[in-house]
Amino acid sequence: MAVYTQVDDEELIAFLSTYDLGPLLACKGIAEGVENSNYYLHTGAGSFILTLYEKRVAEVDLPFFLSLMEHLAARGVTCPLPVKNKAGVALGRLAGRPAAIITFLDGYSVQHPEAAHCAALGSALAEFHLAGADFALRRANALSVDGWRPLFAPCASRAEEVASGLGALVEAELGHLEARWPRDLPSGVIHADLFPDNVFFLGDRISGLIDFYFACTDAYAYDLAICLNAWCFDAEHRYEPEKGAALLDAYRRRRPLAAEEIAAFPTLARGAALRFLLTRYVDWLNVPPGALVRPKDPREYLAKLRLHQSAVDARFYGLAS
Ligand SMILES: Nc1ncnc2c1ncn2[C@@H]1O[C@H](COP(=O)(O)OP(=O)(O)OP(=O)(O)O)[C@@H](O)[C@H]1O
Ligand SMILES: N[C@@H](CCO)C(=O)O
Repeated sequence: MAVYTQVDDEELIAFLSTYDLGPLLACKGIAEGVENSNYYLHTGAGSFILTLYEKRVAEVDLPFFLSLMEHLAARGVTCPLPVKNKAGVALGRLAGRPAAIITFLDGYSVQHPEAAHCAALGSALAEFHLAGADFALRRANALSVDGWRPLFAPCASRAEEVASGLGALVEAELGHLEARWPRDLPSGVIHADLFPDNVFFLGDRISGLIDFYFACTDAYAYDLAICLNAWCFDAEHRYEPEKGAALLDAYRRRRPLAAEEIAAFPTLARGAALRFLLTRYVDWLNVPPGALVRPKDPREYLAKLRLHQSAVDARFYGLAS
């Protein structure tokens, strides 16, 4: 359960009184997520999500995330909208943290995506990229190749606690990726964390996307690689080519991939695996005392990284220019 910061009733009622949302009727900590503290809020005006932004979200980036939601919603991407308070401001402070209220989206996330879900995701991801193409703000990806070594270094000595040989493997992979990381691919705003828990479905249709707090300006094909890792493996972390093909084909129908994006795809898939291996590894070793959170298993992403290391070129993913 991701609640790092507890909010007491009096503070919450005072915070809510700065909004036109009527009285507080219910507030519950949310059992999913690992990054921020999230509460389900029910007020006289309906259902909302209250988010208190935690460790990985820099306060200076919040206007980027909140404006992005407004930009996307205005272009037909269903996503939460930040709620403005009586002073017309969406960002506040609660319990010592930056905090915002966003609108509640109907839908549920699928735990075991099928190929049809992957295809729906591929279309939605391409639409997200196209809708964000004229978003004026920029935010560098702090968790791209230049951020991985500094992330790993402070806890590198504990790698054997998580998996035998992990330290050496990460070191070698960092060297490999730093030497080959593509820097000039078609870029724009990407979601960068579009895992199944951040995509809502109603029936077999996507009803909305959430959790834009890793969104940044980076290569579109890198976002696609993140999704391939998160959606196209089975519960034993084995790659499922038919799901990969469903995702990639649906994406390419909406936004064709350039030859250089295809050529770079195996490297991007390795980088996408290493990125989540590293953040999960760091979180696994550093659960804050008192936090209600279930850290995610870094070894899942070790298995995915190994798979991509075995890919000779993009044909492994069924990609050809
Ligand atoms: N706008 C929304 N409408 C409905 N439910 C939401 C909304 N935003 C968040 N939730 C619920 O809260 C949960 C956690 O939200 P979110 O994914 O933003 O948290 P997080 O800590 O950033 O998670 P993650 O680990 O995916 O980064 C979601 O899985 C979902 O159940
Ligand atoms: N989606 C991430 C957690 C939130 O950033 C993961 O599964 O590691």
